[in-house]
Amino acid sequence: MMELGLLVSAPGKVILHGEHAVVHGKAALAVALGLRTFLRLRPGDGERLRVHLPGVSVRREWGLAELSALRGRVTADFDESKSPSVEQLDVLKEFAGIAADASAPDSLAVLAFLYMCLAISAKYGDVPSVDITVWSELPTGAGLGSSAAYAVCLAAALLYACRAISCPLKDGEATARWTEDEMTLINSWAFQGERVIHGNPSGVDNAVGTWGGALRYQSGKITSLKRVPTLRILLTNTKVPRSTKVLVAGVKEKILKFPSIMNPVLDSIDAISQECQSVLEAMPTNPSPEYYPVLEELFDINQHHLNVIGVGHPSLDRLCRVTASHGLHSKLTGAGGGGCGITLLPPDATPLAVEAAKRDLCACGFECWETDIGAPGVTLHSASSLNAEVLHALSES
Ligand SMILES: Nc1ncnc2c1ncn2[C@@H]1O[C@H](COP(=O)(O)OP(=O)(O)O)[C@@H](O)[C@H]1O
Ligand SMILES: C[C@@](O)(CCOP(=O)(O)O)CC(=O)O
Ligand SMILES: [Mg+2]
Repeated sequence: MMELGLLVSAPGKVILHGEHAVVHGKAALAVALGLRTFLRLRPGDGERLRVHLPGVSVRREWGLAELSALRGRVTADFDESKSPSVEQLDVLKEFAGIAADASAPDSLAVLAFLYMCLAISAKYGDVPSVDITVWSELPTGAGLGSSAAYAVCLAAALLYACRAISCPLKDGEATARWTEDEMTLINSWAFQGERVIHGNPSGVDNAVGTWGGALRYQSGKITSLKRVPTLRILLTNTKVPRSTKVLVAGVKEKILKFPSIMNPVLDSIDAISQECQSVLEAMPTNPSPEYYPVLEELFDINQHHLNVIGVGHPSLDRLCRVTASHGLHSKLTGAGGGGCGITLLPPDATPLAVEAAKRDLCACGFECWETDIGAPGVTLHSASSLNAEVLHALSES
């Protein structure tokens, strides 16, 4: 049994450009958000594993003996470089009482948890007796990478519980990060969790959740963007629910149906990411307004492309119209189909215009807030470094 508990967090993300195209091998530019998912791991009673996920109303527990028996069935032909197979997920669904076609948040969360727990323990050690609570500041299913932040926290905690990674937090320290090698391992297991939740993820979200900051991601290659200027971004949640898995599958269908029409659109999105990266790299840390018109035009063009590939939504059209009426430019972020949009706030946008835009967005029933970008990736915390709200949410059992 483990002696120590663990408090870990991972950030959500905003995709500036390249969502969906990145699933098909194109580049994406993404930044970590100042909104995080937190996980608390505590030693269990020695016989059971308990999981509490208040964000998706899940409270489940299983005996270690039944999990060990299940592990043999799921991991028999297990290959960590491949997607979890339909057969493996069917066994887990039957075990957890989840319907074959279930796509509800609680079902996907439990399935990802079980898969990661069994696969990680099959590779590194016994199924541990632990109590796990996960709580998030991120809205779930809104395009801000809550699934990846969840998977990154789970990967870190389960790898630690199976003694595959260390606990670098020393007595008296507020926070600590893992080594590059340990983070690479966390990222690769978080990707498996994303595969359970998304079906066919690109890996960009778990990369941002693990490494944090700002990065370019293409076909598994992660390039950290070191000189990204301090961009001000307004985030707006239309609150229209949607599922990344369904939207990603819809885009694939459209590409298969109209390849000669859709592939050039994906190429164009790729070129937008490239252009945006060049502009960002040319901008000084505190840029003057002259750079912004290009970034704004790129937002507009990409938003049209995302509509063409079928991931727009009337609520997002409305968001773009409202901000445009105040001279501001927006696009959806993440999977689209509802969820969140981002609006660029150039330095010459007057506080009056920004406040008026926020007021009009709220009048549509949307929620909006400004937030920091470029936050750190997966992090270990001491209890005293967490604020009271987070501690309270994690300690409710
Ligand atoms: N805090 C959380 N606790 C448990 N599961 C979560 C949590 N956050 C996200 N998830 C899982 O991730 C899914 C949402 O993922 P997705 O559709 O990709 O949207 P997004 O990643 O944009 O928030 C939820 O349905 C749920 O299964
Ligand atoms: C649409 C996509 O590019 C991003 C999805 O982000 P989110 O789950 O909506 O936060 C999918 C992916 O990259 O795996
Ligand atoms: Mg997601």
